[in-house]
Amino acid sequence: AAPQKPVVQKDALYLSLGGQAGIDRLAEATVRELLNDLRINLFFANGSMAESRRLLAEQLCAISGGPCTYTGRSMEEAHSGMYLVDADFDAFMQDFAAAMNAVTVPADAQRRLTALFEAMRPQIVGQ
Ligand code: HEM
Repeated sequence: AAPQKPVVQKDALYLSLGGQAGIDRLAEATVRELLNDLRINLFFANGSMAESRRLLAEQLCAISGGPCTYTGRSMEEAHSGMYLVDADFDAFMQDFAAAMNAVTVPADAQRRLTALFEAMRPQIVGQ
């Protein structure tokens, strides 16, 4: 019989985030940091943060190798018309780092997640 496809692929990162429960806590902490950040929180004034948190958790699960499919819009589409600049993106990444520290994501997982998000910069800045 063919080997079964594991439910969790490249699972190390997903697991070191604490699986779904850990990812939910990380998404919640990230939203909290963003809303407290006077540099960029006006961007979030009109949206539904509950929905954004859900989509962020889904995306974190998917990119960390967890058993989720991201169902949100593409990063280009989700951020289009915001005309975000690098400084906005940098602020977001600082908030994300603070959130990872707040929920004690291990250092190696922090580096890997930071790299995965950093790779999205060109899809988010300047849209
Ligand atoms: C790697 C960095 C980022 C990631 C992974 C990310 C991820 C996401 C996701 C998954 C969504 C929901 C997509 C959807 O609605 O279908 C979203 C929406 C949004 N993002 Fe980002 N984002 C990033 C950077 C930023 C930055 C730098 C800003 C502004 C400073 C920003 C502001 C927003 C806003 C305002 C929304 C819409 C919220 C709403 O209407 O509910 N994002 N983002």
